Amino acid sequence: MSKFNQLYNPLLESAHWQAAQSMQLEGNEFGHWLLELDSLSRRFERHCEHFTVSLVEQGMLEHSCLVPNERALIGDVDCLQRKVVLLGDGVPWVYARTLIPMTTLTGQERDLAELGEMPLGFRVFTDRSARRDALEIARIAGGETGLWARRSRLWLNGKPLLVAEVFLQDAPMYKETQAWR
Ligand SMILES: C=C(O[C@@H]1C=C(C(=O)O)C=C[C@H]1O)C(=O)O
Repeated sequence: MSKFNQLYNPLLESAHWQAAQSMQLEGNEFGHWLLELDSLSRRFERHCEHFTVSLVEQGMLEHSCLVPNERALIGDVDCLQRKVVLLGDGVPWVYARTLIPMTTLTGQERDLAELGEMPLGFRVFTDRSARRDALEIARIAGGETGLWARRSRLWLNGKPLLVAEVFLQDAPMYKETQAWR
């Protein structure tokens, strides 16, 4: 799975993020995936028999490594960086990179550092305080015609996390339409 990291992490880091509201995605065939405010993992579960997460890498990221727009969203803080691939029946569907500020990894949220291969969405969206905002979209290179990516901030007990996801070419969102072929 590290090949996904090598391929997509640089593309996510240099992505040109645009506010989702400015993109007229409602009613678009991809919009209902990109604008999902609830758990993507729960949604993927309904599209396969076995939904799994492969942990690619996890480690500390110093605040000096954050780019300005990341700092604006989660603060100028050291973070735990978690990179995973989400798979439906063994097929890679999403590459995701999550920044969890150390200031979020406190109290009840300390367990976020110990998720391993448990989907982050299962943990976050079972909490009644969970919400998602600052949804942004980008098109990045990949597949035959480019791939969709999105970034959003999750809040858990008033504490933020930043999740960036690339929808890989075999993700169900592209199967429902032939629009990009
Ligand atoms: C945020 C969610 O969790 C998903 C699971 C992730 C993980 O386990 O690291 C990362 C990003 C998401 O695609 C979600 O389900 O919406």
